[in-house]
Amino acid sequence: MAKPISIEVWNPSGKYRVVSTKSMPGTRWIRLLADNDCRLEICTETKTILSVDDILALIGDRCDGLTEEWGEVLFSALKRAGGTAFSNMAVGYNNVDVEAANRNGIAVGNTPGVLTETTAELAASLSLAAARRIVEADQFMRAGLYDGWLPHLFVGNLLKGQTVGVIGAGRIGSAYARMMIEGFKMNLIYYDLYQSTRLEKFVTAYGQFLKANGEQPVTWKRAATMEDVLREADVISLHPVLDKTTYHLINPERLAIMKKEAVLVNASRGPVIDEVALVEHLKANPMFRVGLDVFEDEPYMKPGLADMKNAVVVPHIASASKWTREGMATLAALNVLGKIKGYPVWGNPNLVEPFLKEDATPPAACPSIVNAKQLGLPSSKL
Ligand SMILES: NC(=O)c1ccc[n+]([C@@H]2O[C@H](COP(=O)([O-])OP(=O)(O)OC[C@H]3O[C@@H](n4cnc5c(N)ncnc54)[C@H](O)[C@@H]3O)[C@@H](O)[C@H]2O)c1
Ligand SMILES: O=C(O)[C@H](O)CO
Repeated sequence: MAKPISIEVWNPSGKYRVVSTKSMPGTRWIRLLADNDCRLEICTETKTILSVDDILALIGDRCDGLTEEWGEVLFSALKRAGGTAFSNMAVGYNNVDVEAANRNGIAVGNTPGVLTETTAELAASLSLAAARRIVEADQFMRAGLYDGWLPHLFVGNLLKGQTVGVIGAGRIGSAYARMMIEGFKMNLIYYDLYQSTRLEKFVTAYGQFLKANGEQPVTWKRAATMEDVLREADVISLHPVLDKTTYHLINPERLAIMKKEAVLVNASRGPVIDEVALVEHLKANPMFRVGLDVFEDEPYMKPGLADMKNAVVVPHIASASKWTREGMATLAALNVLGKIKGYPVWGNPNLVEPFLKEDATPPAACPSIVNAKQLGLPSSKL
């Protein structure tokens, strides 16, 4: 067992012991827990990733709820310590073995909705940065290499009138699509297991508006296969969940059918792309560009990626706006608090605004519990 690790304690006499494995942004989440009879222990270790032993030490022999890769060992330790609640500070929960949580009767919270626009904005930023070669040009400028305007200097791709391809048109994929369509008047082709009627209606309406103003209307198409998107689109952004169906969804065969000058963006999960194959593709196709927020072996990049000028890479910052991160912390804390208090689960995890109003008391509900059905938790009528 690892030695006890450093913690900061809030409301030491609180009845329920809640542990946060990381310090989270803002103070509202701390207040909400402390004002509701929770003794909150926040891990203040400076290392980014805690080991299983570290987390076991944090759980100790009594813990009511916890906010981090979670599987059988940790969920059974949390259960032995009397805990019933866990929350990810993330919408994606591929790091959590939900079946292990079910076996141990632990509710698993996540933080949807609050990060949709922020994440889509970063995907849009990566699309622009890659299409217009912004990072390469910035490095060139700083290196003192600019000695005057040239017709061929950092020529990239125009987005207007081109086709944006979205794979996974859920909350974030749809928000990204709307930004690219409305912002750059791109046409849409998307692939998802489900039809995105709202997105289709938006593009139709925006197309009619453009037409009425004498402009070329934008269009949409729901692709029958992912390959159709990869063949047709000029910019492709990946927004599916990571599961068995999306692991290495972008592989050598699929890279080969994409346009030679396409832009590929990934702000979903690293393993959705076969990163070794991507590095080979970038080497062979210098006009093909990528914007990556996530990596297959995060925090590491596959060999060669860091040397590729046609890759823009950022360290998993897609949801990193102050408002969003504070909101994620609040939702994570309220998931745990709600379960401890026996509150029902909020009816619509896509509509979480009522939990985010700074000066208002949040609804008496858990904002989003992914295994609510499996655990038979009641649903809120609010
Ligand atoms: N980089 C970041 O910081 C960051 C931030 C937020 C979310 N994410 C990732 O983005 C993902 C999407 O988040 P969301 O809130 O939009 O989720 P969501 O559930 O609203 O959307 C995911 C979409 O993917 C679709 N999908 C599932 N399997 C598919 C497949 N095989 N092919 C095509 N589409 C498929 C689903 O039908 C759904 O519409 C999260 O799971 C998370 O992993 C990353
Ligand atoms: O899934 C998520 O929410 C992210 O990866 C963290 O923003």
